[in-house]
Amino acid sequence: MSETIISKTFISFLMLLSLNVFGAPILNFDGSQQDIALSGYIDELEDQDKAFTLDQLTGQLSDEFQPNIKTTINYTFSDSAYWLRFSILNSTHTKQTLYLQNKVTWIDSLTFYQPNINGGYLASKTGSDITIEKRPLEHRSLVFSFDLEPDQESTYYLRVESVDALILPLFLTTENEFYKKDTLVNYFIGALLGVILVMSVYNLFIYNVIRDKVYLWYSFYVLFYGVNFLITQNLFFPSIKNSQDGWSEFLHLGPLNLYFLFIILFTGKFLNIKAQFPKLNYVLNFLIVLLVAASLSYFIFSYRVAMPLSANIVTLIPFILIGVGIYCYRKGVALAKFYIIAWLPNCALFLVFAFTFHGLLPYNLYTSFANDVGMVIEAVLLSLALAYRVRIFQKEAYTAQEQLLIEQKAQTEKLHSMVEQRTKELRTKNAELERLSITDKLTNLFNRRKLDNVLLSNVMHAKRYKKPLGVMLLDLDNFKNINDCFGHHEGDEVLQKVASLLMANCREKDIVGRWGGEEFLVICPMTEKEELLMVAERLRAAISDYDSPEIVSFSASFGTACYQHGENPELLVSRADKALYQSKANGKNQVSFAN
Ligand SMILES: Nc1nc2c(ncn2[C@@H]2O[C@H](COP(=O)(O)OP(=O)(O)OP(=O)(O)O)[C@@H](O)[C@H]2O)c(=O)[nH]1
Repeated sequence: MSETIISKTFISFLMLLSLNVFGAPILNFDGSQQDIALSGYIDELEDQDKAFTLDQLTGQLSDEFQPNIKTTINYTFSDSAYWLRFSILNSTHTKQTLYLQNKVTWIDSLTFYQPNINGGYLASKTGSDITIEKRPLEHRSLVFSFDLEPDQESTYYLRVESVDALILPLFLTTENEFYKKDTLVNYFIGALLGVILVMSVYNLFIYNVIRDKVYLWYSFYVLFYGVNFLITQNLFFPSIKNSQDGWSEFLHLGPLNLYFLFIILFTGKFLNIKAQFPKLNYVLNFLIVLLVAASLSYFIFSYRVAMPLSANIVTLIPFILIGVGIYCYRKGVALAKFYIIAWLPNCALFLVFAFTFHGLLPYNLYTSFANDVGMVIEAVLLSLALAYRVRIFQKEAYTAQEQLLIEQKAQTEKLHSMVEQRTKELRTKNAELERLSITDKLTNLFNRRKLDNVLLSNVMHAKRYKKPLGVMLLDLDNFKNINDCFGHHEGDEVLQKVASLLMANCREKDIVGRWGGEEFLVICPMTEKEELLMVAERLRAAISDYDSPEIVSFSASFGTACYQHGENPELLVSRADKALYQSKANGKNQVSFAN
């Protein structure tokens, strides 16, 4: 029992010891592997003062190396240089050309030491500090190539340092595999850039046509993502870090700052935050100020201060923006749902990307580009959300238009009924005016003006159709005396009474009017002499027989005439007047006929 414990303790001790003494295992290249992650075969040593020489490392410092235990080597932001050591055995029987590649392209400086035939080491250098033409292999990524003789085992050293995050996904590939993967990556980058470019230009066109700033901010945010992508892939200003001025330093992460700045502006417009939630708008404005400050910090502070500041701010923003989306959604903004959905894959894939660089997920084409794929998915989803936004606006505009039409219709109907009412009133007033213009105020009979017209039309009718027409002119007898004895008012009442007696006793077809003063004219269409005299006599009798205790008795004299062919109304009336004169002369209260 105790023997077992002792032997187990001893084995554990040996294992612990072996970590330091023997270091990482030797990579046995047997020709079957195509793309080998080097992290499991690496010993590492931090060089805090950046002072170690290769001689020291192969000599006295050799035992200081510790085996790396992470899946992806990641020293994040560090002022130290790091030395990596690995050994490879070529167990094939042919000479092998291998490619050592760091798949992150932003590392400032990588120096690769490979043994030469003299027992010394040959150094070659690459890094984002070095222009592509001056690199050992003219390639946008950081790569070295070296040969391995059959059955040869060699130990290699790699010195790395960078002001940017020191993330080292180191891979060893065969020449074939390197170019195969490279082509695949190029297609992938091309596809991503294609989508970004199309989205940006398309939305710029839309902005140009409809002038809604949401499309402009969308176009810019996608564009700046594209610029950032080009920079991180070393495809845009590959030698940018050669100069140390604020502008070139700004270009490292500045486009990402601008990407977020425009996505915040986009968010504000898309969710209509300024108009609906003024307080939330302060949050967005605060984020914009932060981003502008982060961008300006490249010109004020050192890169080592400005860079992590930018990096931390841009890491936080997606989560804040999702919070903004959730807030708007809970407040009933319909579009917020699409906004959140668009952000979710981006955030999820950002986590995949972050886990990969912290060695929690394997580094491969998919995990390394997860962040970029997330951004592109988000851009596509937000573009769809923009289309949906148009639909919502259309719906709103349609509803508003319908409402407007209903209101317009109600207004028109109201106006219509008002006009109708006014027209009716006007018609009544006109009719009243018309009536007044042809009516004698005192007796309510036709006045002289109307009588002239009616007489003319009757004379014309009689003339044209050779029909009989009679007229009678009557004048109250001794009316002056009534006025004088009983007063003008009594006289008026007599005139009114005579008018009503005439109306009551004439025939329906006869027309009665006041000719003037105490004179009345009665026009009798289709009436021959006998009938005319009969009607006149009836009227005369009705007047003179009238007996009322309130009103004094009175009588009237009548002059009648029948239309003679060709005469005018004036002549006809003047003949009746002569007959009237005759009645007066003969003692009044009688009817005379003008022959
Ligand atoms: N009350 C009243 N009197 C009127 C009106 N128009 C005319 N007169 C009066 O009628 C009278 C007519 O008088 P005259 O022409 O002398 O005739 P008369 O007194 O009837 O005598 P004869 O015609 O000969 O019977 C005048 O006194 C007028 O002032 C009226 O509208 N109202």
